[in-house]
Formats: sequence, C-alpha cells, structure tokens
Amino acid sequence: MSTTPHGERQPGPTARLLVVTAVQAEADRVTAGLRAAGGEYHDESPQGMDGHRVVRLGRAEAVVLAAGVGPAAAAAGTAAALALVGPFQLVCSAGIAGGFAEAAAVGATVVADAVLAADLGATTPDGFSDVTELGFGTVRHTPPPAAVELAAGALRSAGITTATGPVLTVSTVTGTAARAAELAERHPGAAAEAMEGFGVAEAAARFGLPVLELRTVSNPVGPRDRAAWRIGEALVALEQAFAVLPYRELIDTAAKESG
Ligand SMILES: O=C(O)c1cccc(C(=O)CC[C@H]2O[C@@H](n3cnc4c(=O)[nH]cnc43)[C@H](O)[C@@H]2O)c1
Repeated sequence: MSTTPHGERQPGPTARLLVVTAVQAEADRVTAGLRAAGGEYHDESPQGMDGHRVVRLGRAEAVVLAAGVGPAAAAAGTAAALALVGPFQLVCSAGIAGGFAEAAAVGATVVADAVLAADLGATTPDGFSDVTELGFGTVRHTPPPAAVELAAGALRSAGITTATGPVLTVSTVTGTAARAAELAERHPGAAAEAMEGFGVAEAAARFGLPVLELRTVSNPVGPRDRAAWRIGEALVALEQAFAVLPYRELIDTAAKESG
C-alpha cells in the first residue's frame, strides 16, 4: 500500500526512480520540480548515504543524487546508489548541457533517444575509432523509445520546447567550432552534449535497468564563450521539466519496454 500526496491510500508497490545529476544546484532544481509535481519531500539520507533526497509521489518515489561532474563520478555514484539504496525500476541522468544549434537552442529541453560515449576510443591515422570499432564494449545505450516519447510528449503538452535526439557524453567540453562540426558529423542528429549520461547508463545497465537522460540547454556546443552561458535559465528549465513528467506511467512504461 502507498499514499498519494493528499494522503489517500493506494494499492500496489511503489515504483522507484533514481535521478542522478552532476552538481547540487541541479539536484536542488530536480527536487523542486518533483515537489511542484505534487511530491512530498523527505529529508532523509537512506541507509546513511549523504546527499540523497527522497520525494514521494503517490505510487512512485524518486531519489535524487548529485554524483559529481564527468562520466566516472556519475558511474560510481549511480552504481553505489543502485547497490545501497535500491531497488529502482528506472534511472535518469539529468542536468544542464550544451545544445547543438540545429537541434536544441539555449533554454530548450532534450530527452535523449540515445546515450552515446563520444570520445571513448582512439585517434588513428584514419581519424577517430570508438571502442566498439576497436573491438571492446559499447559506446551506446538506448533509452526505451516509448518512455522517451511519453516524457517528450508530456513536456511538449506543458508548452516546453523539447527535442529528442542523441545526447553525447564527453570528458572534455567542446570549445571550438571545428570540434563541434566533427561531433555533429560523426553523430548525425546529435541534440546535446554533456558529461555524465553514459556513466549513469553504464551503471544502470549493470543492474539491468532502463535509463533516460533529460538535459536543459545552458550554452551552444561550439566556440568557448562564457558570456553566452545561461546556466540560471537552464536550471529553471530543469525544474519546469521535472514538474510535469508523469512519473508512475514513465517508470511502468520504461520497465515494461526493457523487461
Ligand atoms: O569552461 C568552459 O568553457 C565550459 C563550457 C561549458 C560547460 C562547462 C562546464 O564545466 C560545465 C560542466 C557541467 O555542465 C554540463 N554541461 C553544460 N554545458 C556543457 C557543454 O557544452 N558540454 C559538456 N557538458 C556541459 C556537464 O554535464 C557538466 O555537468 C565549462
């Protein structure tokens, strides 16, 4: 038995979502969005783990964690949370990102239809080869398509400018037009670039769990221009996105598709 935000009791087990951000400012906005969606905040660190926030939303529950910047911190933090604070049925990487101009402008929200490791490989005389081409492992995780469409549809219905497309995970932020063009050519349709999604997805895959990645765009991918960053705007957009997602349906859809 679980409880709605209004105190009504509902049958069935609670479905649980783990949301992993890089920094605390992102986790705070995600938590604020979950509360705006009707969630009840519980100021608790499950099993003594610091920095986790728990928000109960009727028959769903979200745990929000800031795991650090970059794919290694994201993977380590996600794996620790899945092992120590689980079980979960869905994992979501969330935060701000750079947007590829043709797909996602500053302020837009992106739901990844592919989570790609964009710089995991080797440079060769013929150019870049990713680890799959080199014969090791994967550079791609695919979020459940129906869950991606459900999330994107809910965002659009709320009037939020939303793109779906591949989100690239990089260890080095792109800072030149040449690198942006190289990535766009290698990953046609790429919508955004960030630094954690693939790490979160690798950890989720180890636990047999589906993954989503949701990003709000703070800056264009391209020549470095700190004055052009709109981090505050992107954080507000992150809160707005997490205020309108249909959590229980999303978790059930993702679990059904991946199971
Ligand atoms: O120093 C720079 O030029 C620079 C430009 C953009 C972002 C940064 C960061 O250190 C932010 C890293 C943080 O935010 C996400 N993020 C936001 N924009 C981007 C981007 O264009 N490319 C990659 N990551 C981005 C990222 O997920 C990190 O969590 C520095």
